Amino acid sequence: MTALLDVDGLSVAFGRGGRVLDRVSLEARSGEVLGVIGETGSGKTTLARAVVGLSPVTAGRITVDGTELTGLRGRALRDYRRSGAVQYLFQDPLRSLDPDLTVRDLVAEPLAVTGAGSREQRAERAAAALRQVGLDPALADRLPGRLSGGQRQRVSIARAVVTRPRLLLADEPVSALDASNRNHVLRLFDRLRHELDVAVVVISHDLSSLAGIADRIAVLYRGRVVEQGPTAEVLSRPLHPYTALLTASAPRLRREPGLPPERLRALGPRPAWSGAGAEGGPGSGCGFAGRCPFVADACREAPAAQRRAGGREVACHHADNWHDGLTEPALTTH
Ligand SMILES: Nc1ncnc2c1ncn2[C@@H]1O[C@H](COP(=O)(O)OP(=O)(O)OP(=O)(O)O)[C@@H](O)[C@H]1O
Repeated sequence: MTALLDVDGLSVAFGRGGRVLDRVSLEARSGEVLGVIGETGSGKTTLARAVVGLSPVTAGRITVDGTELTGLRGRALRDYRRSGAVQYLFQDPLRSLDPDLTVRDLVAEPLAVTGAGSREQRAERAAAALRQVGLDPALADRLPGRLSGGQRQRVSIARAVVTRPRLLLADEPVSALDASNRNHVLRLFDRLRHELDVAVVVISHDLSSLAGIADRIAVLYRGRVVEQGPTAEVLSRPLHPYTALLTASAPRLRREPGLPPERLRALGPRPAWSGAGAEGGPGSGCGFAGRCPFVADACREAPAAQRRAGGREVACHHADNWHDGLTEPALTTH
């Protein structure tokens, strides 16, 4: 099946700050939730912003539903943005909602921008979107300041789905919510991707949040995708040592018996290798080289290219054999 979102060899650089994303490739299909996991500064938000045309792309292609966004300019780009085919849910739902607009106007606003329908028709579609995210349309006259955190996040989601998008990007959608609201919002994404046949990209630094809803996971480390594949496989049989470290640090996850947590925790944290890029950027070698017990000269010289390995992708020079090293007693002393 063709991917709805196809990111191919994407690089992003901010002025003199250097590269933040380095040849990132990933894809998401209709009706699928792709989880993008990575620690602070790994480039998750930059990636999402690149898809909506807000990051300075220096190389690569972004294609959504057959339209190459990186090739759009001027009016074509403006029209595409206004169509609402791609919606981006900002990290902070309180700050991203205009405090002076009612819930009705907030949710109808993306339709007003495209000039879709009459005011009444837009209000009707806004009410339908509110119901779709599990909110009572009676809340439509409220201002966002009078809503709970969970309700505000749902209003943001209603605002995103009202344009019937093909792709929904959600940046840390649950990190500001308590456990109960977190589960509700994650279940909501799960329902919406079926109901709307939309591709959903959920960005998070928390593997446990993603584990329950993502069909596939892409692991970002210092601006590069180090691993990508079906969630259950990535979590139970990580192909990259960094993914193994992540799974070891998320105690609620299931993992294969051969990867005992105490061994995996021995993989980090360690001081960053001095050859890596400034401020956590991609650098010239593998970004994980400074923390990896399996590091070899090849890792310091150049990062491994993303390569396919049985329905999965990995970028590690030692993907095929680092598991063997876990049985060496020396590793447990790090
Ligand atoms: N507008 C910008 N100008 C310069 N550097 C930027 C800009 N935006 C992001 N960066 C840098 O890009 C890197 C990646 O940032 P990004 O926000 O994408 O990471 P992230 O994985 O989303 O982190 P977090 O989880 O903290 O949001 C950081 O080093 C950041 O300082």
